[in-house]
Amino acid sequence: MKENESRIPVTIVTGYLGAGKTTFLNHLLKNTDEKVAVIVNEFGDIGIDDQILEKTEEEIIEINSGCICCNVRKDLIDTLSMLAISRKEKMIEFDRVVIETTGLADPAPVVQTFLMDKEMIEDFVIDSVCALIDAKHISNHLDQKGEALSQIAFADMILLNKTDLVSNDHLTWLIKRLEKINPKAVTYLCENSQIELEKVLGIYSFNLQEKVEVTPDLLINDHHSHDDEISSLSLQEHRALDLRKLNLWVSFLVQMQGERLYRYKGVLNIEGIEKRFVFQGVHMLFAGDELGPWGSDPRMSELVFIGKNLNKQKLEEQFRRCV
Ligand SMILES: Nc1nc2c(ncn2[C@@H]2O[C@H](COP(=O)(O)OP(=O)(O)OP(=O)(O)O)[C@@H](O)[C@H]2O)c(=O)[nH]1
Repeated sequence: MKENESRIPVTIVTGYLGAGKTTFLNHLLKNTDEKVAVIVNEFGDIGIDDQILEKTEEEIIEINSGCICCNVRKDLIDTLSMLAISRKEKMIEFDRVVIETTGLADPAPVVQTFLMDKEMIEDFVIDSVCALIDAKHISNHLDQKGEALSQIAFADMILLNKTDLVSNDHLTWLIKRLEKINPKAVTYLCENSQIELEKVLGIYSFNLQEKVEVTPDLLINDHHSHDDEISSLSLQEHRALDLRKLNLWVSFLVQMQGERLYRYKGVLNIEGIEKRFVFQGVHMLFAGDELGPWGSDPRMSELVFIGKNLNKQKLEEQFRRCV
């Protein structure tokens, strides 16, 4: 913690869809001694990350149905105000706020939230903007320009993740490419988002001057828009799903559309499986695993797809056939 700093430190975790942000958050929550208030923002209408995050003592607040970098930014400010007031009133206790942005968020407007609003400036201080990067898929995402590029350009720390999925030569090439985009950021290599927390928390690497160099209108203009071709589809189903059919469907789907399926994830109610089943993928790589028991929650499948030019009607029809 910074000396003589009474404001609440904020860590902004950014990175493209599927890069490893939630995995990082789980690692952080499990290993830190600090009490953390977590704000998770998801692009789809249904929050899946909240279910995947291993529950600890922490406050976890979800902001869904849009990106905190644009249409739900007011929700972010309201949430932060509520946290600051509750802390002052000693209703909740926490040492830090960690914000996990959606994979489609431009971090600049999120950072702006802490620089433009008087209340936010008084109560919060940005510790760092940390970008998780998927070593396997980032080159494709960068070739398409857009948010993946801003996330790297705007980070003060890069966690180059999923190093297990690429060769050393590719890593060396990638590090050079990242350095060209953002020569000032510190880069750490990691697998499953595992990193010593002292490298990430309490380092106060956020430097406003550097960010203004990257985004000259940072303190003036708050307009931001997304690539309209990218959208999300959220599906819910109470009836149990057939795992064999589901596997066949998804295998077919990724073969045919993997390139434009940026992210799909869900918590599923599978016939014959007692526990909740987490299913998730990034482009053509997907996996499923059993999660904890349903407890008192109703057994229900919730699945979110995020991709380019999704044929939503067809996806929904195919999903229902897995019942
Ligand atoms: N092989 C491999 N898989 C990883 C690694 N890190 C994370 N994953 C997997 O990648 C998938 C996406 O990880 P998440 O942590 O959910 O990624 P995210 O950035 O939160 O994704 P969004 O919420 O869609 O933005 C999950 O299936 C993880 O288990 C890694 O280092 N290697």
